[in-house]
Amino acid sequence: MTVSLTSPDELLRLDGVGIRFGGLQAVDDLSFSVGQGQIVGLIGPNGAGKTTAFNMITGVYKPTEGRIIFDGRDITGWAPHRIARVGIFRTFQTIRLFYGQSVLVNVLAGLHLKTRQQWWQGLLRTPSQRQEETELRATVTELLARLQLDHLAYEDVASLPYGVQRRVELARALAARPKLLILDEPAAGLNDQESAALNRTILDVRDEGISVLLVEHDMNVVMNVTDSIVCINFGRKIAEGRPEQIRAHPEVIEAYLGKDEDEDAEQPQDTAARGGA
Ligand SMILES: Nc1ncnc2c1ncn2[C@@H]1O[C@H](COP(=O)(O)OP(=O)(O)OP(=O)(O)O)[C@@H](O)[C@H]1O
Repeated sequence: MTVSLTSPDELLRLDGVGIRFGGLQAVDDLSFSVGQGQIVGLIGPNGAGKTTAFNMITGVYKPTEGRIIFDGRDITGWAPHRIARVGIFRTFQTIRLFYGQSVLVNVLAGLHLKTRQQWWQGLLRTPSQRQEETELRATVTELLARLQLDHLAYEDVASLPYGVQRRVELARALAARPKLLILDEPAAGLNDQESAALNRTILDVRDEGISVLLVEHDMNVVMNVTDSIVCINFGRKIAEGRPEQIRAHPEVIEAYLGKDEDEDAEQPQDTAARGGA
């Protein structure tokens, strides 16, 4: 009998996770979890350790302490491709697309991990391969339409505005049908309209049953879409709770604004996380 390491409603759990780079403890004793179909925000000032935490979850860095449990399995220290295969996909702080290639090719790239075929099936074009191709084409067509990219399918991604490139990245991650989608500053560089559209897409994704973990400096996104928020500072968790609790949390306010809270009491709503200003 296999014993699951997460409770039924838990998809991801970090247990006392830490990493040290030389003399710097970039993440320290970090514990939190992401439930099935939940949207969790990870926030904190610049250099707090958010991207490093993502890099440990996705296998780019191996934690020096603690355990990462995903979907009942201990994935601590697994290689990135193996972690992707069990259902964790991410987007990056800076866009990483195949420039010189079309939107379609970029989105299709997200699918390759999901194909179950063996090389010899490619030679024979078996019924199962044809069936799988049909399913994949339907998935891509539906995704392009959902993210309003269908009319741009054959455009070179390099020629598209920044906000559209962000949508292509999201479509590529969704094409892999993740169980957990990790978004690293998805609203960076988006205008208000694009950012509102992104909010809706994130909520849609959750409604499909995909869990989302996001790092975001745009507090409108963080406060409006997340079910819960974890705030870290100097690599350590300082607060965890619902958005309204985090917004009013003294340590969070102090981490972002410094000790002089009277200066701008409204700031946590919109600008608190922009560079820890
Ligand atoms: N590979 C590395 N080697 C050494 N130090 C690193 C490495 N990666 C991150 N760090 C350090 O770890 C700390 C946390 O960095 P990280 O990028 O995770 O912060 P962040 O919260 O994502 O910041 P930002 O909001 O600016 O993206 C920083 O002090 C950073 O310089």
